[in-house]
Amino acid sequence: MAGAQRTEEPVPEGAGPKAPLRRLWDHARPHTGVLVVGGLLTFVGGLTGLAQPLVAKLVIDALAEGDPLTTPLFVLGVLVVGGAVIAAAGMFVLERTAQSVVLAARRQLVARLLRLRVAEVDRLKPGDLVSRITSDTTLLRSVATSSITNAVTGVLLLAGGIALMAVMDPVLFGVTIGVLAATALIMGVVLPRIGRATVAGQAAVGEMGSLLERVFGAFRTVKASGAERAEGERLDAAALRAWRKGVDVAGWTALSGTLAGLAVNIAFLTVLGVGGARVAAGALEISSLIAFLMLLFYLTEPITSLVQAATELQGGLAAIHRIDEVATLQQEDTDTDTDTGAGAGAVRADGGSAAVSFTDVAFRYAPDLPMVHHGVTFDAPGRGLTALVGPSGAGKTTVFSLLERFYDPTGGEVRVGGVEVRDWPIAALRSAIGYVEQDAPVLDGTLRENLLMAAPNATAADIADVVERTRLGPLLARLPEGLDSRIGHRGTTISGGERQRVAIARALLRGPRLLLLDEATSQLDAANEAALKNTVLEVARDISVLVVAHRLSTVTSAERIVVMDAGRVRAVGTHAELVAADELYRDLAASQLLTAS
Ligand SMILES: Nc1ncnc2c1ncn2[C@@H]1O[C@H](COP(=O)(O)OP(=O)(O)OP(=O)(O)O)[C@@H](O)[C@H]1O
Repeated sequence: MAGAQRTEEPVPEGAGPKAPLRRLWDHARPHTGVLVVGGLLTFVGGLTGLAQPLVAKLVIDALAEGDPLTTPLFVLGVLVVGGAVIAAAGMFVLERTAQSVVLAARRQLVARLLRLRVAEVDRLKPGDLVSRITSDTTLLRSVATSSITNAVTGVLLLAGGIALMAVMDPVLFGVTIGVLAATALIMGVVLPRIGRATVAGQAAVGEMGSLLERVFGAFRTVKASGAERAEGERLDAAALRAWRKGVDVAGWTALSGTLAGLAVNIAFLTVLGVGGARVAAGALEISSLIAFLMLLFYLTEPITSLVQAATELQGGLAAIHRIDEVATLQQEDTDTDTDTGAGAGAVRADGGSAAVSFTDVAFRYAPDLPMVHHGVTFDAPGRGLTALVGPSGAGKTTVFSLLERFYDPTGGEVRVGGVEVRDWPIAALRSAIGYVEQDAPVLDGTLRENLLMAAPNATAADIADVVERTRLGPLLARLPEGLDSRIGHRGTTISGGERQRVAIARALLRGPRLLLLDEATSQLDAANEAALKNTVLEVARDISVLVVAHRLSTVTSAERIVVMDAGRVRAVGTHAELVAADELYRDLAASQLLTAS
């Protein structure tokens, strides 16, 4: 079906708790070519180090035999300098790729988060989602690249070194392997602890994000309620949790690093003891013991990078866990071309306006919550003003959420322009509708940015037209830089009435065929109220306007009033008809609807 809503983005193959390593690899895979180059450079850099003890043995042998030193010394010099240059190039290539992995992960997360269903965002904490994009992705930085190549080159070099040792002297080899195996066993216990502490630490950072979002989302209320101390304590507790987990990670990481160093030292001393005895007994040449010790000394680096890779891997696995959780959230397909699809065509055939019809609609916000709509049925034709009224909690705003497909009904049908909303491509449906929320959100940025949000291609003439229709002229004249004045986080520098008119102007600029207006419950001054009413009435001449009405002046000018109560439509009529026939409406008109001042 053209407009079918994708209720769940398929989780990438292999995702889920069972395959975190594969998911980690998914992030690195697009960079395989560069990774191989970086890895090869690192590996070759490492090999030159591995060759150094062998050449050193040649130097010692040449010294002992009185042979010329020029060639072995030259080879040693090339190995030292060349190896350093190659290793540095490898490090840069890998670090650059690491940054690319983070960028790709962030882009993927941003795209997913913006396509989340409203229902998911209602359920989640935005601050935590933000920390997944900003903080968790950085953990992928090294793990997806340098850790992988460190692990691979570490394993290869270790295997090469161990093979050389086995050839040089089986007894010393046995001693070394014994010490390394004991260390590997201990690491098996330490590493999972690093992983668990990292997950908990990242969760605490996410919680801090949520708490910050909570505080700054209602900063004035926090101040006015004198809640700074209480909110500060919550934040402090989360910060402390993140610190504790960070300290845990630091402790375990220090232990694993020390263990690795200690293992090499113990192996070194044991080999020195056992090897020295064997040299004294004439079972081993002194140059072989020196070469063996150099080899062991050299293996410190691959062993340390292996341990470091394993430690970073724990961080990466923790990040993947939190990043992948976003992939399992429900997404919607808002990218569909708005000019195609059955819905768009059907509405055009209907003359460009969009009639609304609800037939026996049943709805609840979640399976464990009570029903909000119990069979809502009403029609609003393609033109004119329809007012929805009813006591608080009757389900009026929910009607708008179903029209915008923020949620899907559990029963019945919602039609726009004669087409069931599920059959509309979502982008086309939303471009046909102008929606003004009750609290008329205004975003940080300039007035122009706020207006153009819904219609980026609107011309200066279009803007001038909506400014005129929504009576924003006086505001523009007052603002120092006109349309390019910043209006603050959530529009804090303009008044409530101005915010409402900016929100209506934004919705109108979209050229909607249906306007949904959730009227503010706050009282406006008489001039503002009359201005808004006239704007809405003008718009309703051409298209269908649905208003969740809180003002008597709005309902008296509506052609049709739908009275809702406890999730049902109890009456439909004009103001005069309903005053005569419906008791609840009479009460609402007398007590709850705001009257013009
Ligand atoms: N996102 C949500 N999740 C869960 N329940 C919700 C959600 N939004 C609204 N509700 C509940 O659904 C019911 C209807 O809410 P709705 O906002 O549609 O009422 P309303 O008639 O518009 O009320 P008001 O006039 O006070 O704005 C209420 O009981 C409300 O608590």
